[in-house]
Amino acid sequence: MSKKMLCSKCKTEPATLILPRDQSKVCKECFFYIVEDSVHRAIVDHKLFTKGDILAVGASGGKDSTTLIHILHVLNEKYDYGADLHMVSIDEGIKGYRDESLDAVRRNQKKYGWPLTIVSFKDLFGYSLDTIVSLLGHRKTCTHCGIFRRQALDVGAKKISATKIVLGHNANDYAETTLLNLIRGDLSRLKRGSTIITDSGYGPARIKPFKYVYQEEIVKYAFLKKLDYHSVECPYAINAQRGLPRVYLNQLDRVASWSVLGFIKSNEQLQINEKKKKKLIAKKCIKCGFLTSQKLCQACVLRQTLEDSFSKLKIKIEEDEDEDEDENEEQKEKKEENKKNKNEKKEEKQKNKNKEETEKELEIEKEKN
Ligand SMILES: Nc1ncnc2c1ncn2[C@@H]1O[C@H](COP(=O)(O)OP(=O)(O)OP(=O)(O)O)[C@@H](O)[C@H]1O
Repeated sequence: MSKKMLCSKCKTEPATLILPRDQSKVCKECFFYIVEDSVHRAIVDHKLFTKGDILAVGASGGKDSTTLIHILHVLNEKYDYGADLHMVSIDEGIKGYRDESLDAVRRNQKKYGWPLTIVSFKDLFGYSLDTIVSLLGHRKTCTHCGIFRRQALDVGAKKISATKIVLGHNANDYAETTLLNLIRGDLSRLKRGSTIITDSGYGPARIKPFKYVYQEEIVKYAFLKKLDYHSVECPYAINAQRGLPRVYLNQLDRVASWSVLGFIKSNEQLQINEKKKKKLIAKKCIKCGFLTSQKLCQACVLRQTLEDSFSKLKIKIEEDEDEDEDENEEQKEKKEENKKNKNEKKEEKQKNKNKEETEKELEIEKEKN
């Protein structure tokens, strides 16, 4: 960028950055203002929360939620929202990944002074994600993780009596979800995936103030503000189905930066035939009491699958051990027999030797006589 070019917003400072959403050239301070203002506008225009709301912000330690925490902290002071801000973290149990990102969460907890609640898969469901993968394989890891994480976030929110759960999904996530549901032909999910507030009646509503902020803007913001986040990708993310839509959107973004917002706006204007919508009636899960539209909630169904799988694995291990034991018995018997044969042969040899010696002695006696 040429040094003389001025910021397209303030027209006074030199432009040092390109704004991903429209490729305009802006200065650093205007860039911060634009990103923060997008979040503020989303909160105010969509009435995401009001004074007195207790907000459970999903803190993963990654760049999106860390930036979200920072911006909510700044805006809550600047506009006096009066929101009670908390961090809720879910420890899925991914060795070498989540433990490190939780360290980043703890450092941020100290920095911003918000209370932190951590809920772990192992404590809540009895299985860590690493164990789930070893029991059920890699194929549906993100789906399984999503089912447990959703419920774990509800449990964390309940612990602090939160009235809303705040998540760091950004504009690119929305566009990917739209594309994914279009590919799957899942119209009711397509529409549900476009809303900035999701309130299923199952626990507190989920709100997503980053809906109109580009992924690249969050990366730049976090970098320029030197935010402390964990930048390693989840080791199971390679199994996520959204990989292809993501690659496609990234390619599209290079030639048409407006396409991400384009997908979001198109989806917002879609009308779904109400008759085709499945009516979901909230009931209590017969096992855990969580609200669900089925007899059993998805987390309990998954837990049952894990228990079955675990029992099968235990039976197989026991069978293998029995086989090993049988093998050991056989080997022992063979050893005993060999030992017996050896001893018998030894005894036979000794007997023959004794016999020979006695005969020799007799012969000598005979000769003497
Ligand atoms: N382990 C977790 N604990 C608490 N909240 C989480 C956790 N994982 C995800 N979230 C919440 O869900 C949002 C979307 O998560 P997702 O994993 O889809 O995206 P992400 O781009 O990896 O997010 P991030 O950069 O914040 O980790 C996060 O921004 C965060 O608010």
